[in-house]
Amino acid sequence: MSEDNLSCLLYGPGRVKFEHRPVPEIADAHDVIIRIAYVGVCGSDVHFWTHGGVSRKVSDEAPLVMGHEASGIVHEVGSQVTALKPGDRVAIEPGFPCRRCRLCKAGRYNLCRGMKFAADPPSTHGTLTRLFKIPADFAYKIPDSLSLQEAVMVEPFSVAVHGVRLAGLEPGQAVLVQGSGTIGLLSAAAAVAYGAGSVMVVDINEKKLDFAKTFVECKTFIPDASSTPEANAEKLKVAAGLEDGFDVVLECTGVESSAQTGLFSSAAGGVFVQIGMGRPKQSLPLLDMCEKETTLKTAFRYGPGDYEIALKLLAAGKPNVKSLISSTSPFQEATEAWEKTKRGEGIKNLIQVAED
Ligand SMILES: NC(=O)c1ccc[n+]([C@@H]2O[C@H](COP(=O)([O-])OP(=O)(O)OC[C@H]3O[C@@H](n4cnc5c(N)ncnc54)[C@H](O)[C@@H]3O)[C@@H](O)[C@H]2O)c1
Ligand SMILES: OC[C@H](O)C(O)[C@@H](O)CO
Repeated sequence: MSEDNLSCLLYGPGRVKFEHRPVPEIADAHDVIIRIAYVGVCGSDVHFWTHGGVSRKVSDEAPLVMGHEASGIVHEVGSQVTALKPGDRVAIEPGFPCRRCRLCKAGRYNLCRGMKFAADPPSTHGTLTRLFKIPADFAYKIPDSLSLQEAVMVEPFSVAVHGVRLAGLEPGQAVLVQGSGTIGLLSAAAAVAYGAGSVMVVDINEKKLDFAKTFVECKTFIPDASSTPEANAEKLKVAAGLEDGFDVVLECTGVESSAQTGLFSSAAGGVFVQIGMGRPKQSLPLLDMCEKETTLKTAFRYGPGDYEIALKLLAAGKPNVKSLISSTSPFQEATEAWEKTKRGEGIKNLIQVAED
């Protein structure tokens, strides 16, 4: 296999170049170098491809290697690495916290201000590269039961596991999942894995809900676009057969009216977790929340334990994510995978980085 480090860099909206970057070298004895196998396309990649970034943007002066959902094969290990060896197949956790700050020490490393998250401008390069160096404890060995393609799904599934753990979901509880995209589907599956008594999935797209029913045991609901969030919440409760409402709501659209519907349909004493990220400012029905003592939580990526749990559940087929993987594009056609996702084609489109 060649030792090149061909990488896909974004220079601005719609502008990528494939360039040979320096081959990484082990400097810290606890690091490993991974030969990237597959990279998944996430909505944020499409946003970068279309707009060049979110708040911080790439530029001609500071182009960025894209990609953060990835799997690969260990290529080289530092002298202190004992848990991995060359040839091991791994899922990659793509954000590296400082490990020293107050939040890291409090076990909330996803909130670390010094986080270096893959494909985060201006300077943290991502995983769309042949060779990627990471701390060994952020590379998770995958069992034989999981393919390298499926291992890409550990990243978005960790988002879902993080949300369900934040909710403190208890066995038997009634769960509402809003949004039937990758994150919603995986959140519904995580809720089932954590023992939800019932799961209702909501989306405005009927086809997405048809798929949800094939992926996870759930009821589905399409909100009425001409109704208010209060009215949709009442209809939702009736459709779920719940007089009081849902014990746990996992909001996975980022859309304001959806969050409002979710809050109105939560039971008194219920927990609402905002996982979707949409417009920066949105209004919430605070009076209704006060009268129900709703617990509102917000979720950002994943933290300690989430990757391990997500990997164990996926390895046990809870859920089986094969049906979420819609296509695989060759590395040099990465932009086609972004375009497919932009057109709404498929659920998880992959890019194959490794040479056959
Ligand atoms: N919190 C985090 O760390 C984190 C991590 C990853 C993604 N996200 C966010 O999670 C959200 C979902 O991500 P995804 O990849 O599944 O996106 P997606 O676009 O694939 O799915 C969103 C779904 O919401 C549906 N939808 C849109 N408006 C709706 C409405 N009013 N009511 C019900 N459904 C509606 C869409 O039809 C779509 O199926 C995004 O906002 C994304 O930014 C958050
Ligand atoms: O799963 C993690 C998310 O996709 C990331 O935060 C991404 O949206 C941008 O960095």
